[in-house]
Amino acid sequence: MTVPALEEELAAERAHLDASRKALRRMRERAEDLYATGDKVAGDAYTAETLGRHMARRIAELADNPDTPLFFGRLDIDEDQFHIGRRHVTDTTGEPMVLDWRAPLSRKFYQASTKDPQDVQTRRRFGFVKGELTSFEDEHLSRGEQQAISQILLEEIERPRVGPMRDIVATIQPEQDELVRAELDESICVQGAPGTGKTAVGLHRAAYLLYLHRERLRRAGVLIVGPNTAFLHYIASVLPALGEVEVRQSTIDGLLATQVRAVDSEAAAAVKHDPRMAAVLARRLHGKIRKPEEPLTVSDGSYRWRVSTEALRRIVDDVRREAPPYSIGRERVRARIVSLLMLQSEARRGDSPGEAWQRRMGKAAPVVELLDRVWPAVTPEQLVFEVLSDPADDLLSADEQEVITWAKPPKTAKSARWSAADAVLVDEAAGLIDRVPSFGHVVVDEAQDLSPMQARVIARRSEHGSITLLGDLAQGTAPWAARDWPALLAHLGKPGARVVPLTTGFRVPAAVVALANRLLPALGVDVPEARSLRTDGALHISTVESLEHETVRSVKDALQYAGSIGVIATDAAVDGLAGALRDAGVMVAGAETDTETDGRVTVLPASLAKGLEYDHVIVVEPADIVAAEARGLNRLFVVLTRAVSRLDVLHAQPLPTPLDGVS
Ligand SMILES: Nc1ncnc2c1ncn2[C@@H]1O[C@H](COP(=O)(O)OP(=O)(O)OP(=O)(O)O)[C@@H](O)[C@H]1O
Repeated sequence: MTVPALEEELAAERAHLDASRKALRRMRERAEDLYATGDKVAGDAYTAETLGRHMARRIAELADNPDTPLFFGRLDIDEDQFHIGRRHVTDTTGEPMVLDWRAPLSRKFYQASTKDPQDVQTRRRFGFVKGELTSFEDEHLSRGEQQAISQILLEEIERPRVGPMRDIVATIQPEQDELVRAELDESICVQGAPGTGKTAVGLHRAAYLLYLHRERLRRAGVLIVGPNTAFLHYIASVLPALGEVEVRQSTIDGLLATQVRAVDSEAAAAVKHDPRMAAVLARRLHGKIRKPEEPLTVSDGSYRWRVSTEALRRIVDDVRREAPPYSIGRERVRARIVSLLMLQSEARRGDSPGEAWQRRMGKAAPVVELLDRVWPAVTPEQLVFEVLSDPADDLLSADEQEVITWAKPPKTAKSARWSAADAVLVDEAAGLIDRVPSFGHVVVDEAQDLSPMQARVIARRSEHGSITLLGDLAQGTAPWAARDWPALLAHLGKPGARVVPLTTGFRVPAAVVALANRLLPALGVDVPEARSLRTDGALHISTVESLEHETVRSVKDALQYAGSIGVIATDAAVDGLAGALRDAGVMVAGAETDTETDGRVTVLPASLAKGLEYDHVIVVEPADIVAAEARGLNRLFVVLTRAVSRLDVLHAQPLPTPLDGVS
């Protein structure tokens, strides 16, 4: 293309962008008008309320952020041009000006190639600087022209990171797109090396499924589970930027109803997170069900009804065999007893008693007393309290029983101080006692760290839905972290889920990936190595005398570049380093958050680094990070793979063995 032709083309695209923005504004204004007049057009208060909620959501979905371009690509198919963007935009006649990236036709933007052009003559990608359309690149697929790697993709992955995570709709890669667009009823497990886009894939899959199955998923809900709140803050704005404002994002602990006020020993936590505890709780609960030993007699005015012991036994046996949740079982027994009473009443009185009579019979003292004897009511807390007061069960060894027994037994379940692992047990008990509402789809990030019992927390919430499991076995740091996926998938209730590897890294530069990969053989898991798409980046490993002094110097150097800076050290070293950086004036005093954030510089404990990324990472004393916990080498693997552009490793002690000899 000649320069004037190029300028002309750019001007035309900018005009289309302006027109699309105006059209979006018009759509939003129309939605706002409808919102304002909703109660006048709606026939009744209920319709007004529903319409109001719908319109409020629609307005939020149509928000226009000037920094995120409305479209990022174009497909030329036959005589038509389709601009692909973050949401549908239509003109006043209803003609599309921008196609949502999730629409079926948009798929060609991600998948078409010279091998399989899918009718696409030209694929155009747009380059933007601060929301301004500044360039484009064309691939004439029908003429056999395709770039090995898009310059716009390279610029996007090398861009300095500031603030929270951003969406990747403009540059989703074909192997990622396959996962994003997997069917709603398919559960998948993505084993991806660091920075291969697992989190991005999970979030985009949620947005895609919501687009395709809007009504069904809005009713059932979509849940994203992340490892900690710092991570949830980091990813929080991705889905709203894609127009999806109604997705629940939570940690595992956030899903649980129990307030945590105690800490377990490592040994106790290990037993409580073991899947045998599910069986222990179930046995204890079902052990409460007893055989009726005597007949039931109920007075009803001048009548007395009687149900024989055999009939009562049959009812209890039948319900037990049907295996409903425990509290539903109790109600079923009650209902069947009332039915028998009703038959007698009908036979004697010749007419059928009404609902009030049935309710009265169901609450009659002899019926309640019988139920309390043969199928006693119990709360989840009470059940766990009983097991931890006396964990006798041949599924657990004597030592295991001892280690989970209350050290100081509380008087009642109500006064118990529960630990995080107890909260999981209470949730398990709640799932045995009653039904748990299931989400339509659940995305679980950093899934390698789920214990079997935590996996069951998710399983209960996705029983009637599907899951996207994202993780990397090499990054498992919890004591119970998974060594392979099939076992965890079984605990999640999705044993047949497909396990798909992702190996192309978009975050970490090749030199840093090579360093981290040296740890892989020592981690005891079988995972494919990452290969980085990035040849840029810098790695410096320095032996130093004063860690604090060198950290300050390193941060000062890093501040000369654009982007975020993460200083990562053992949890115990964080306060000292943050103090030194404040004294040196490179971090302003008074930052209140637990990650000691101030502007571009964050000092964070190794235990919170998972899932996050910084342009410049300074890792302080790897030997201490390794020594701090049982899976210290895995933790170091996580920490080393947080860098987008530059990694400094500062050490006073020798480097851990797998890194021997690097400099
Ligand atoms: N197709 C893509 N285009 C542009 N950027 C991408 C693409 N895929 C991933 N990225 C970027 O690469 C970085 C890493 O992605 P992400 O955090 O999703 O990886 P991850 O596999 O979850 O990593 P980790 O296992 O380390 O948590 C992010 O900045 C993300 O935006």
